[in-house]
This record gives sequence, C-alpha cells and structure tokens, in this order.
Amino acid sequence: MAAIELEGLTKDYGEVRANDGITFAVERGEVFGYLGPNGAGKTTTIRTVLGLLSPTAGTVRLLGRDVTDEAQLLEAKRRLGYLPDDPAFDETATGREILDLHASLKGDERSAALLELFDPPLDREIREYSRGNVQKLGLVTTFMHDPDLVILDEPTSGLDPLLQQRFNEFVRAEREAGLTVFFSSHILSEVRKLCDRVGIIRDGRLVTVEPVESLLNRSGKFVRLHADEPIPIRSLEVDGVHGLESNGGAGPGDGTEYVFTFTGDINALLAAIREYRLVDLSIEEAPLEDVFMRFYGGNATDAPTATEQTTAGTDRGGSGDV
Ligand SMILES: Nc1ncnc2c1ncn2[C@@H]1O[C@H](COP(=O)(O)OP(=O)(O)OP(=O)(O)O)[C@@H](O)[C@H]1O
Repeated sequence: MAAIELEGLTKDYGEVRANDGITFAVERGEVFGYLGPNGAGKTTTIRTVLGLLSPTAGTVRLLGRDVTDEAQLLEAKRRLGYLPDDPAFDETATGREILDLHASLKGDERSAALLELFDPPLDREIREYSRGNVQKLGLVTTFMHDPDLVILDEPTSGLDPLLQQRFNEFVRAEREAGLTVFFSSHILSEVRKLCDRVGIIRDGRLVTVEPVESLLNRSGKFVRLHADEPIPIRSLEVDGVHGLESNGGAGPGDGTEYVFTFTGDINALLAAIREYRLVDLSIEEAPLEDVFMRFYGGNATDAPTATEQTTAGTDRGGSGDV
C-alpha cells in the first residue's frame, strides 16, 4: 500500500481549475518532492490529500484510507505529521503551550530531541515569533508524535541556511529510519539534495514523475572548454551538444571559450576536439534548472541543434528557484 495515492485528482475553485486529473503515488519509505512554481497547484493537492478540501473529481487515499470518509481520514491523521506553508498557531499562546496542546492531541514521543535541533523560544508568545521561529515550532509539532508520514508545504521557507542544512540532515536521517516524506518546494537545490523522486506540476497538471537521478541523467553534462585558438563550430557539431555558445572572440564563432550541455558519448566529444590545443576543460553535472527550462521554458523534446544555438543567448538560470 502506497503512503499517498492520487487517482485523477481534479480540484476547481469556481472557474479556476487548480488541479487537473493528477495521478501519482508516494511509496512508503521514500522522500517525494512536489515541485512547481508559485500558483502551479501544489498547496491545492496537499490540502486535498489532508481532507481540508474535497476533490471536484478523482480519488485520494492517505495511508490507505479514503480522505473523503471522515472516520478513515481521522484514522490516517493519527500517523501523519503536517507542516502547512504558513503555520497558524494561536497568537496569544506561548510556544510551550502549543507543544503541550499538540502533545495532548497527538502524543509526544520526541519533542526533547527535536528541540535540540530546532529551538524556538518556548516561553515567548507566538505573536512575538519571527517567521523562522514559527517554522521551527512547526517542525517540532510536525514530528513530535513520531508519525509514519509527513507532508511538508515549502518546509524551509523562513529558515536560515544553517537551519536549512540541519533540516536536510534531519530528513535524510528520518528517511533512513523508514519515514515517508512528501514535500512541496519551488527550490530546486533543496529537492535535489533530499528527494528520491520528484513530481513536477505546471498549471495544475502533472508534467512528470521520475527519480531525481533520471532527471539528472537526461539533463546531461554541462561542458565548458577553453582552447588557445578558435575551434570551428562544425567540429563541435557532435551528437548530444545542445545550447552551444562561444565567448571571447570578436564575433560569433571565433571565440576560444565554449559552453554547452552535452547528452551524448563523452568519448565522441573528446575525439572531435582532439586536434585542438585546450587550455582548460570542465565537465559537470548539468544544473537541474536546465531540466526545468525544458518543462517551463519551451518544448522539452525540441532541443535546438548546436548550430542553431551558436549565437543564441543562454536560458541557464542561476538562482536555484523555478
Ligand atoms: N481559495 C481559492 N480560490 C480561488 N482560487 C484559488 C484558491 N486557492 C488557490 N487558488 C488558485 O489555484 C491555483 C493553484 O494555487 P495553489 O495555492 O495550489 O498553488 P501553489 O503551487 O501551492 O502555489 P504557491 O507555491 O504560491 O503556494 C492558483 O491559480 C491560485 O490562484
């Protein structure tokens, strides 16, 4: 039995179709990243999975239970931890009171250990909390009853880089211990570090579900080479060269530095440039942003050839966000 199963999930808000026939399953023991830009429909899926919204069409099962059945939903929620995108705690309560309330409702197997990692100021009232402290308290309440499955909506928003790293290490350790994690994000680097598989949503539709590794393999390598004299473009027209750009010369094609994405056989590439004297060569894993550009920035199956791209600008983003 999968931890979460969606079958043809459709959700309309009046005229707006926020989720359109979404089908996928989150398997037990995996970390599944749900990726998409703002407004793609991630929160809508999560709120439907939690039974907070009812589907317009389709079915949703959470830990094997039908979320539209009140009793079954309650059963599933006992073994679930949920961190909303904007946790709303009672503003007049202190952090400690929130934890006590949560312990009485769902149990408390591990808040002491969690508070060593994420340490919100427990004696302060929530209205005095910063965004980061709210997020830390949210993480403690999500995990303190030792759930089997956690659903996290943009979990690292508001956390500083040190805490983000601590969160990543924590999630990896939890996964090793058998926890299932479903989390949404628009931050590619986060997903890459944590996930086994990703689902990508765009305009309410699922674009792909696949292992992070296969996304990376398909995205190929990022190659940067520097020769001590211009390399004729035809020498670089090797199968698998995409987005070729040359820099450093007076005009297109007469520079001595070349960058491109490469999805072909690296030996064929090396053979093609063997006769030229190189000053430098680097071959790195392509940024996940490149893969996303295929989903969001154009036709994924219609990659331009090397010559078409020789003078074109790059669409490689550097921010790490979708
Ligand atoms: N209550 C609502 N009423 C009407 N439209 C809504 C409502 N909630 C969301 N929407 C619309 O549904 C679409 C999907 O929104 P959703 O919040 O699920 O996206 P998201 O991927 O979670 O975005 P974000 O990353 O910004 O949280 C958007 O077009 C949004 O404007």
